[in-house]
Amino acid sequence: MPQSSEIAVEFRDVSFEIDRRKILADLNLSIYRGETIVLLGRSGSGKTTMLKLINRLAIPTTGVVSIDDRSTADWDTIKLRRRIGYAIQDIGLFPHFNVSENIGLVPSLERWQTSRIEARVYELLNLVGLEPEVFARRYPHQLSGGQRQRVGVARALAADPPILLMDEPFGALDPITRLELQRQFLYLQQQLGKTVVFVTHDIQEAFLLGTRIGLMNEGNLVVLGTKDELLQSQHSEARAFIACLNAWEMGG
Ligand SMILES: Nc1ncnc2c1ncn2[C@@H]1O[C@H](COP(=O)(O)OP(=O)(O)OP(=O)(O)O)[C@@H](O)[C@H]1O
Repeated sequence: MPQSSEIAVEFRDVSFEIDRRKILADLNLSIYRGETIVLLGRSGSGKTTMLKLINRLAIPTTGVVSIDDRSTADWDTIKLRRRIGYAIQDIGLFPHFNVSENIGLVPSLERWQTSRIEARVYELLNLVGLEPEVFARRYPHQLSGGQRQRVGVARALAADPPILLMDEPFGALDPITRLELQRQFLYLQQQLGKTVVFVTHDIQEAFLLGTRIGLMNEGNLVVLGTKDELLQSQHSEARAFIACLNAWEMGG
């Protein structure tokens, strides 16, 4: 599905401080409906904090973050979170819930009928490439890391939220499984057309998945653009990431 010109998420003059220490500064960013924006940056550059500002796990110190034109400060937290799926690395699947119960959690909180939840769980397991008959009744400890991450993505999608936040969802996987999940993500995104904010520190992943890439450096958004625009950027942090790419290609 192509992205639209409608803004789904907007950061306007946003800063965020903890104990008077600036974590994010002067952020301005419009995220359009249906696009996958990848936040790329070193560890500690502020990527996860940006996600937290979107689903109101944090409130800006100054400025406004809006979802569908309404400030997160004015949203009912529960309603807001139901519009936003959240998939994170080592996602906290509930260990005493089986796969089906984990995926069906939000639909059951929303009081969907049991038969509808079951149908949705089966649909989602197929969508993320896990055979329902094999996996629905397993518990998280009976899955591999990659399978758990697929369940995490299915759970984030369960109630069909229009916005999806993904924090290193394919981190800590072997490169083959990782590529498989990345390809599946691209395929899914073509079908579903969600607004996705995807966090990574892997420039290859950013290039593969992002409609646009936002490069974070020490709490600042220093470059925002397509892969080609990032490749042409002269910002020192962009050059540092691109040098890694070149080093890998050249074999060190
Ligand atoms: N609760 C907190 N208290 C104090 N400092 C915090 C807190 N949460 C985050 N920070 C600091 O804010 C900065 C940004 O953290 P954030 O988790 O957003 O970075 P990140 O880019 O997602 O890093 P990573 O890739 O390692 O997950 C870091 O310097 C971090 O130490």
